[in-house]
Amino acid sequence: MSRKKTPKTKGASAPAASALPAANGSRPTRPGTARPVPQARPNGPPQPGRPSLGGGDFYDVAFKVMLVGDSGVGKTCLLVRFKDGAFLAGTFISTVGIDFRNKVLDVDGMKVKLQIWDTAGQERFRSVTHAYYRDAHALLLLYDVTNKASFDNIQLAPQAWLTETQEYAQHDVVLMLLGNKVDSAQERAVKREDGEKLAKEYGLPFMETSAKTGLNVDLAFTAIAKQGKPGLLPVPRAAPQTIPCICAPRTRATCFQLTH
Ligand SMILES: Nc1nc2c(ncn2[C@@H]2O[C@H](COP(=O)(O)OP(=O)(O)OP(=O)(O)O)[C@@H](O)[C@H]2O)c(=O)[nH]1
Ligand SMILES: [Mg+2]
Repeated sequence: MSRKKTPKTKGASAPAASALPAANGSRPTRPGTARPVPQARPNGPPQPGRPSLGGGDFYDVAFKVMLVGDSGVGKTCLLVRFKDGAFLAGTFISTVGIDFRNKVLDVDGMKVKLQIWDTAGQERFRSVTHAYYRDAHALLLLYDVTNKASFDNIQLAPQAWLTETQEYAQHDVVLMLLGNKVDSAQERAVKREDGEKLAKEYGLPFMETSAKTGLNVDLAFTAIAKQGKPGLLPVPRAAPQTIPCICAPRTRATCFQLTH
């Protein structure tokens, strides 16, 4: 993926719109194209001729997920961990603008293509990011458990991430709150209970993750894929009243789903 990452410099200006991937995932045309209707397939076995990512990666339905949160909370690292199973150690270089990566998951027998948009958390790129919210089916709101300000900015700052979501995203967008860098126990500045409390207040699923160790990363993206709109995924015969938690028992302590 041609991730646009340049060393964090004061004056880096937002990239020209034409240099950014378009909201429908083609590169690079103008952002903000009309939100494509998710390629949902009629329930039942996928038909031949499923769309493909190229390279034989067929899928039945596509789901756009956006990672948002302050600069440095670990959005890019979370995406690289999920996509490549690797951790970007070493110097921190900020994302410039926005980019995306695709990964196909098997969810209850259905191939779900997650198109994951990695946004730049720095203030100066906010206007670029706003253009992409309305195309997102799901938003992962990230904070860094070692950075209290990044947690406060989820709901308190004038341009809080939750405010931006309400202002720019679809009203039915799927949201999840993630507290990242949980491996850095020594530097923890935000208690898990505080994350749980905030999640409960807004009725959001919540997990603590680590892009470094991989804790809960696949789980978070799989949970998002499962929470996709009922029309996107086959509705189980006896549709549960609430979405059952998919956490493995060992991680239930760190997953604040509304139901377990
Ligand atoms: N210990 C630890 N460090 C992490 C983790 N995730 C990210 N980091 C480090 O935190 C720094 C920032 O990570 P990024 O993923 O680049 O942050 P970002 O949210 O993409 O930042 P912007 O692109 O500026 O919005 C890097 O130095 C990473 O190595 C994690 O789970 N644990
Ligand atoms: Mg980044």
